Amino acid sequence: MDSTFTLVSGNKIPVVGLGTWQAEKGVVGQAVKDAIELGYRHIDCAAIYGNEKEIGEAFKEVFAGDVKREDVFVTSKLWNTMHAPEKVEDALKKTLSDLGLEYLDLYLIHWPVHQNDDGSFLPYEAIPIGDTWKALEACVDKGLVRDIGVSNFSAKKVKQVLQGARIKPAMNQIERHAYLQQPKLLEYCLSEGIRVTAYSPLGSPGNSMYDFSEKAVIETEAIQKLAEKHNVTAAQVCIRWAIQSGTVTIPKSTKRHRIQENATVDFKLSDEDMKEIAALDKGHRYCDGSFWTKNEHYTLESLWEGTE
Ligand SMILES: NC(=O)C1=CN([C@@H]2O[C@H](COP(=O)(O)OP(=O)(O)OC[C@H]3O[C@@H](n4cnc5c(N)ncnc54)[C@H](OP(=O)(O)O)[C@@H]3O)[C@@H](O)[C@H]2O)C=CC1
Ligand SMILES: CCCCCC/C=C/C=O
Repeated sequence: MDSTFTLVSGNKIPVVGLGTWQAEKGVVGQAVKDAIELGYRHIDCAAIYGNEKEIGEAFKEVFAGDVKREDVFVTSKLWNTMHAPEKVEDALKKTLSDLGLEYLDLYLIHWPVHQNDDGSFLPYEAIPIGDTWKALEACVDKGLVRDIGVSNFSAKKVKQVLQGARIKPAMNQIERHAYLQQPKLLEYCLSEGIRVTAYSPLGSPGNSMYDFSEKAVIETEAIQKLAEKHNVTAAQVCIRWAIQSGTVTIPKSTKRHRIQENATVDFKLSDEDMKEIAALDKGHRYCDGSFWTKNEHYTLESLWEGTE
């Protein structure tokens, strides 16, 4: 499981990483240790997940052994309340302290949404995104992070970042699975040399925040049939599809057997298989951002700007 994509900086990112959102305290540390023991070399974190301290303790144990810090690609994310340029370095340093690291491999603006400390919202225009970006560039200059990027950004919002950027965004981390394939956004990012990470690659099954009245992605008949055909699991089909369509992907599990399963994707989907999965796209977002729109500053339309 050593395959990587190259970022615009020339740094390499392993194509499969371990997701840690909703990986609970008390189990997340073991999950990270299991993942690294099983060959993962990429861990996806975020300050808002509330579990970076426990992940940091796991890193401390792991890096005292044969696996070294530089062997593992670590991502984290800047939360909505920390976008003011003067707050960015402090937010990154807090994450570094919690994770017990001297640098991150990748730091992403988690959402194109600004919030105050009390949770109230500021309009997107209130903090020019270019100013947040300059503060992130300064963190690269100081050696606190190797690559910087964005998450949940539309093509229009990525373009705004690119306009004033001295350091190009290396990544746009977006929701992407069979039900939400975002071909235009993917093509746009790749055309600019920006890599895409597919989050919720399994369609986040069982997530209590979402409505699963329709079949979850991994329960879809077409995916199940492909799994049978290749003698793998539905999850492995989803992860293989993500990689074969040119994205990095970060399935989350805290169960050792699934962590192993999700990284065992050394088979090939045929062109016909890829077409069958392409036909499942229905533009369905699970992480639809509706939690950002119960105020006067953000709407779903202003957040996602169509499919762009
Ligand atoms: N940038 C952003 O805004 C966002 C980023 N993310 C990132 O992406 C990661 C992955 O996305 P997430 O939403 O967690 O969803 P995933 O699509 O990775 O699904 C995770 C769910 O699938 C279960 N699961 C894992 N492996 C298998 C398997 N092999 N078979 C059956 N079920 C399985 C997990 O349960 P169990 O743990 O019990 O195995 C969990 O309930 C997050 O953890 C986070 O790191 C996610 C959302 C938003
Ligand atoms: C207060 C938690 C809100 C989570 C927002 C959505 C982010 C999901 C994962 O990155």
